[in-house]
Amino acid sequence: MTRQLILAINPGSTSTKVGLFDGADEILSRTVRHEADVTGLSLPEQLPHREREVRDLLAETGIAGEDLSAIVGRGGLLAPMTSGTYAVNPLMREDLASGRFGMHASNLGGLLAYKLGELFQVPNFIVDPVVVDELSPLARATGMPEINRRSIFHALNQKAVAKRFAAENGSDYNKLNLIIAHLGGGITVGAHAKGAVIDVNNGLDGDGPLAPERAGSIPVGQVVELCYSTRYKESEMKQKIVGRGGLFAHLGTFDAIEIEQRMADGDEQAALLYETMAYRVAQEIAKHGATLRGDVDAILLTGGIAYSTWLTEQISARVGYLAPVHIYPGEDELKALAEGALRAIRHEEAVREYEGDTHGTRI
Ligand SMILES: Nc1ncnc2c1ncn2[C@@H]1O[C@H](COP(=O)(O)OP(=O)(O)OP(=O)(O)O)[C@@H](O)[C@H]1O
Ligand SMILES: CCCC(=O)O
Repeated sequence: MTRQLILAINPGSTSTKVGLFDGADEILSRTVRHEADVTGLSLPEQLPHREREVRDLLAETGIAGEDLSAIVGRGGLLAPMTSGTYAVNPLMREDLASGRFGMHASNLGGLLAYKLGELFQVPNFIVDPVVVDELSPLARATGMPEINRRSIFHALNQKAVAKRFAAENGSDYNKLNLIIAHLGGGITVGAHAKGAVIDVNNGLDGDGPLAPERAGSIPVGQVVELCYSTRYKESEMKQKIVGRGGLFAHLGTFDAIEIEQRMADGDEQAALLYETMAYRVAQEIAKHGATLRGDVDAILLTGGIAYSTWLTEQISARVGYLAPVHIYPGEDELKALAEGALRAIRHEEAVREYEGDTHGTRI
């Protein structure tokens, strides 16, 4: 059988993870770290630098770009969309580049896939961007008519882990009810009902458990008072919610390994906050017991902090009554991207077309 070489690109704030796959088998995976002269630029300005660095890495492998079967990038902040593999079309490029729905390092994923795809004349895609939106109407409304809940979460990793769990258990993702908690710098907990994430906290909007770098849900009246207190600028308030909130705001670090060490050294504040995080994650999971009417096949814990036995035991002890808990530590987003591209080029799944803001999303 001829090789199907896939280049997968996952841009983060200070690095770009790049994977080369032969079918679903990884040939190479590398994190290209960018220097401050690149990360200090605006995200659109970073594009040519990151493109060059990815091309240099590909050149090192000796594989010609023209021999790739597809290039796939992690999708960014776009209009809400259903799960799947999307061709990078002009409207998507415009929304990613302009930041119309927000600027996030993953916006560069689709743009890099397109630039290299155009250069080498190969198909280019994004897969399950953070804006995958399958919320039920019940999950969308709030008590403030001006504000609807939006679905922004670790869709790529949650969907990949769900499919892996289904395959390992001889089942089909579309037949299972799962609650999946991605525990990383941000934390999102999704209720997956027979293949659709019908409810999930918005990881970028002060919603859900407190996380290493996110405040999570906080009493909103006090937030309004802070906003009008003149103590903080709008940008500072936003950073308190996403980026420099949560464990970081209290303890000055995002690093759960360091926090566990501090606990072991007798730091009571670190111990209280870390346990609070476990408690809030467990509550968020248990809430979805009601979302799924108690019919839960499994609870899956994933993301970097799922490597922590202490934390996963804390969570399991509180939610194990609901369903068996399985741990999938870390994330394999490059492989998930490559698999999404493969399903498309093998015609196992129809390639979707991005249509933009067809529902008048509030930005
Ligand atoms: N063995 C471990 N024990 C405890 N925590 C760990 C371990 N390994 C990694 N972590 C923690 O995982 C966190 C990072 O997780 P992850 O890599 O999923 O986050 P990210 O990619 O930065 O953000 P996100 O997952 O929100 O996109 C850090 O707080 C890190 O300390
Ligand atoms: C919610 C989207 C991913 C993240 O939390 O960074």
